Amino acid sequence: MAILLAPMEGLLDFVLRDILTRVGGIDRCVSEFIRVTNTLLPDRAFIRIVPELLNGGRTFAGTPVRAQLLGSDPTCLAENAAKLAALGSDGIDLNFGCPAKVVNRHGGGAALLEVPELLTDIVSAVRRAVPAHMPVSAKMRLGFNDDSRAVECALAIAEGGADELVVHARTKADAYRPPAYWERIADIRAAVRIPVVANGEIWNVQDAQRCRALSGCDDLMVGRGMVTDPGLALAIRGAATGVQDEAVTWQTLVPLLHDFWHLVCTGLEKRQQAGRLKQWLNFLRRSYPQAEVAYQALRTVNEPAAVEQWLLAHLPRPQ
Ligand SMILES: Cc1cc2nc3c(=O)[nH]c(=O)nc-3n(C[C@H](O)[C@H](O)[C@H](O)COP(=O)(O)O)c2cc1C
Repeated sequence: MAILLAPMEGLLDFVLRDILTRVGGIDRCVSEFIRVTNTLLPDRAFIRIVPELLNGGRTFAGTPVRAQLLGSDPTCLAENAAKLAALGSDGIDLNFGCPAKVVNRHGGGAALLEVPELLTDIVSAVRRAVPAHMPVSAKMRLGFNDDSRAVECALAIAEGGADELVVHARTKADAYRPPAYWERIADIRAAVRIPVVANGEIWNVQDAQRCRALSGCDDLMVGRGMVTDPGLALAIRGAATGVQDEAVTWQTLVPLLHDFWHLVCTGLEKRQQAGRLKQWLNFLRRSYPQAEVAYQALRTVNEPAAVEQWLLAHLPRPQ
């Protein structure tokens, strides 16, 4: 079983990838999307979103990071993919699921699920542009307005030469509303010969088990569940193998919260810093009551120095 960390623009960036992969249990990350319109992006545009490229395409814990491209023009995507490949990405992932209006209006993300021929063209152009050993994967939703073309889209992606397909088991119209339709992933698995990874609404070990049973997939991609419970990948793996690691307690997380804060303060602009800590605490408070206390205390604090002071006073780093 492989467990992938989901791409999440504005939430799961290089900072949180670094921290979550230190906890363990994650086999690979996919970066937030890098939007390609009609230019060949400069190196710095790739490195800004995937600074792991400067570390051999891995987080500091050693977990590979595959960069994700979003766009609708096969030639332009292929040229940018070639550049990313040369920069040392663990592979190229293609976004066929983004529901954002501005992206869809330009024919990108989930809008491509209305044009399966274009999916094939994009994947095959990217496949041809990068070295044969470099994996090219795709991430799709079940459809745009409905899921009637889900299998057709998956077949189109496989026909283009994708090595792996992640399926977020919802349509664009479903947005992020539960449930995720894991059983529809089984239809896709039955139709394509490439590995299929199941994604959507995996919040705990039981969800992971049900998702694997209903989709038939061995491999899972987890997003918000990992941000909420950083020990989730280890717990899923433990339940599947019968070898349980120790639970990730709040005491284990405290030093990681300090590391997170340090990375945020060194890597992000001042105006983003407090917000980023609060954003993570807002997820963590669903799993840890101590995170709720921290979240409530910091909710209205925006000055990084005041955040720092609170952390040192109330959540001292264990010796
Ligand atoms: C804030 C946010 C940002 C996201 N950004 C991306 C993205 O850049 N690329 C992508 O393919 N999916 C993106 N997604 C979708 C997630 O990768 C994932 O498919 C979705 O959250 C369902 O998985 P989960 O229930 O485990 O979170 C995003 C989701 C959220 C909530």
